[in-house]
Amino acid sequence: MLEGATDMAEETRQDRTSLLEVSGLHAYYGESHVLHGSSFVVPEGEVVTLLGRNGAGKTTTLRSIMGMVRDRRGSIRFGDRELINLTSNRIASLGIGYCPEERGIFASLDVEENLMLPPTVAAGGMSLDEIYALFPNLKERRRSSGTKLSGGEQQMLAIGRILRTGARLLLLDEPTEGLAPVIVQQIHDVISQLKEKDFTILLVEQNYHFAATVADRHFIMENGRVAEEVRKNELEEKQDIIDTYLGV
Ligand SMILES: Nc1ncnc2c1ncn2[C@@H]1O[C@H](COP(=O)(O)OP(=O)(O)OP(=O)(O)O)[C@@H](O)[C@H]1O
Repeated sequence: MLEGATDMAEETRQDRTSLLEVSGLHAYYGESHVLHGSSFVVPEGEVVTLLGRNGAGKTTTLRSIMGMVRDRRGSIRFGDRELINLTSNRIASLGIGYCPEERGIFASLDVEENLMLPPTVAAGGMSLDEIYALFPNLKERRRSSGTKLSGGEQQMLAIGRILRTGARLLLLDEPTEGLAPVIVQQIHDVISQLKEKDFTILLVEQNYHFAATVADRHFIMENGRVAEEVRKNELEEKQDIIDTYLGV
């Protein structure tokens, strides 16, 4: 048994380098203690999901990584940098792009103006042409104002906008929420293409079936901490555990 455990540790050590390493993360909203020592890793080049029921702490985890929850403790390492005491601006400037659940599209600006808005943080960001190749709908709608877009187009724009900045780690909060199946499929294809382009993606998802088809690794959150790690090749054997946590 001990030998087996050693083999597993060896396997873990030989995994790809972690781009993001969260350990013992606590977060508070005023008196309310929301994250209780959450720990997980996001290996470079992988698509990783945070799963869990409503209120488990998934959005708060993304907001903590981005420095948007002021009262946070523990460690968040991005490459060789510690983020826990940095401001949001500084964190974004290190190359992390955040796409919030509410998408944050400016209604008074058109598609292209929205795309051009976030500042470039690093060389190697995608050009407008590359973004339009990934989202042909956005090209057709490039002079339409933010308010005129469908939910799916807004989501595409919210993702497209962070691709220009040169960020290599993308945090996406429920990109499929409220979208029709055909649009969910498009988001799936976009995420697959971004993975091929070597982006690393941390995704919060309520839609387990979507998550299962797109991700390399899942972390299931419960009560403000990570309760279970499930790799893509373990989905079948851990299905009962997943069902219990998610109630699917
Ligand atoms: N701004 C806030 N002030 C106080 N409490 C908050 C705030 N935002 C979230 N919470 C609480 O923190 C807990 C975790 O919320 P969080 O949004 O991170 O969960 P979640 O897993 O993303 O779920 P959901 O899918 O419902 O957003 C919940 O109990 C929520 O009510």
